[in-house]
Amino acid sequence: MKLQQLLTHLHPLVPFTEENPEITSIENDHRKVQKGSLFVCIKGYTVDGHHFAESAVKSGAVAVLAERPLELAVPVITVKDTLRAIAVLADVFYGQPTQQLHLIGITGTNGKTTTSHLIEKIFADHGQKTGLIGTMYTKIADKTIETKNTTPESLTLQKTFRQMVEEGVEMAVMEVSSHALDLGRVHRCDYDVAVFTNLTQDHLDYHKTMEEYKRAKSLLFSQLGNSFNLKKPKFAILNADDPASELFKKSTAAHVYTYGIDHPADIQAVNIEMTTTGTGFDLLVGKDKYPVHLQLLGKFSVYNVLAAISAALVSGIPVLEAIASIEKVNGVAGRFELVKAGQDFTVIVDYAHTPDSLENVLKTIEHFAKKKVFVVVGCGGDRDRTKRPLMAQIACRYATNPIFTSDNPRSEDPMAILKEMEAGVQGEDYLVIPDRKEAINYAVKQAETGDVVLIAGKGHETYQIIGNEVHDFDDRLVARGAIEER
Ligand SMILES: CC(=O)N[C@H]1[C@@H](OP(=O)(O)OP(=O)(O)OC[C@H]2O[C@@H](n3ccc(=O)[nH]c3=O)[C@H](O)[C@@H]2O)O[C@H](CO)[C@@H](O)[C@@H]1O[C@H](C)C(=O)N[C@@H](C)C(=O)N[C@H](CCC(=O)O)C(=O)O
Ligand SMILES: Nc1ncnc2c1ncn2[C@@H]1O[C@H](COP(=O)(O)OP(=O)(O)OP(=O)(O)O)[C@@H](O)[C@H]1O
Repeated sequence: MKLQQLLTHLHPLVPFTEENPEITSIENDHRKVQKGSLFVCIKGYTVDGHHFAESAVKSGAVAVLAERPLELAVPVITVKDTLRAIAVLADVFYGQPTQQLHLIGITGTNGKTTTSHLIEKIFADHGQKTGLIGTMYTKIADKTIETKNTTPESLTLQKTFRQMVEEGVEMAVMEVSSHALDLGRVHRCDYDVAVFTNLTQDHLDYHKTMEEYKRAKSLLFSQLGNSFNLKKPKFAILNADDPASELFKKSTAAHVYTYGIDHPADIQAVNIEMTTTGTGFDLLVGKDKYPVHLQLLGKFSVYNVLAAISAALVSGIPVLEAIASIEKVNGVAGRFELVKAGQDFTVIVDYAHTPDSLENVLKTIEHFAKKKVFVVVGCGGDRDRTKRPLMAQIACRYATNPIFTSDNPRSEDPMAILKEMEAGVQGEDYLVIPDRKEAINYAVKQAETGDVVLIAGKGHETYQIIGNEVHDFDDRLVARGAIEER
């Protein structure tokens, strides 16, 4: 594609350069530049991509997009915001792939991964070739690829959508993080359905206030205040029980479809009954009532299921088909995952790393726990510090034996993180075991018949980040080892 052809899509229009080279790829990482690349300089959180422009030209870049004039041997096009511009260029360069997919985006503090897997399952059972982008991995038809971010930056994202189209994928479901919405990673994504799960405290290290966090989430539904034409979804699926839905409803031009438990909605779960092996409820769709038997536990799982069924219904999938698919799901990796090694107590590994998710999981456990509840929990370093005392409070409120430990301390001193957790629970009974493996071993060794051990925070993750180093660590394997050693 010619440079000028690409640039016509930017708004406001940038003046053309005299040269009009053929662009063979767009790159924002100078290490990936090849002959014919357009190099886009992005001011990151760690480094300023403008510093790599000269190296990019040496590696073969034939044009550079920047936020300031640069003295280079190739045309330099300047725009106000390269991060947003690259999203537009990526969409155009890869042939606007999202217009060729039935695209479902999910945002919310908790439940994105679970809901996206449920949706993917419904569409796959319906006979469609599916794609998925999220925290655990990216899936393009039968291929899975590791991911670094929940929502990748726009260049990777649009390239992934292109690959999906080429592989014959018809429906793609993706998690849309608030960071992605704020940083324009999903600009130009043409969503058919936008889903909201819930909004509770998280990521305040980035968004600073809950209002800002909510505003970022609202962009998926409203696109207000965006100069780079994020497309409007056709359907907005909103949680009638979450107060944040009011704002999204007011600001969206999409057709609103609601789900709920405590408030009337387009689809509603009533008569919920939980056992130790599953959850039953009646699904009200208008005047019709359908019995549903989930293998998943907890009220929060019912919300995820309602969100997934809503997305299926507005996409034209019959309700009985959607229910049949969901009833077959016996879990999502690292989400309320049971570790079974012949023991007579329950061990659960769960990704709960926000106050709300920890509370939901512990409330669910409270429902069936007959005796002691151990919770092994920590808080990540270099992330929202305000969560720390809250997580500790919730652990002490619902568990008989809370154990505070490390969870990806990153550049922070693990003991300092633990002190901030402890500040929230003065006078309460808890243990501090900074080494995560020791903490898990301790809980498993102490557990007796009928007790529950919840290992919270890391779920499916298979690493622990300490300083700059990534160490292999899998809560599920450590727990299994500890059980077998008893
Ligand atoms: C704050 C943030 O979002 N950072 C993202 C950002 O990194 P950055 O700003 O540090 O980038 P940088 O290293 O300064 O580089 C700036 C530019 O220079 C270029 N560069 C850099 C080095 C070099 O040698 N050559 C070069 O050309 C880079 O390619 C880039 O274009 O761009 C990277 C590449 O796309 C992202 O992976 C990275 O996400 C980091 C890993 C991250 O932790 N992000 C979190 C905050 C995040 O986005 N989380 C959400 C939600 C997760 C959840 O819900 O739990 C997510 O969607 O993942
Ligand atoms: N609807 C929900 N409401 C509250 N908590 C939930 C909900 N769904 C799942 N959880 C809890 O939150 C944890 C994370 O769930 P999930 O991975 O589906 O959310 P997520 O939004 O993808 O999280 P992240 O953005 O951090 O990747 C689960 O392990 C569970 O403890």
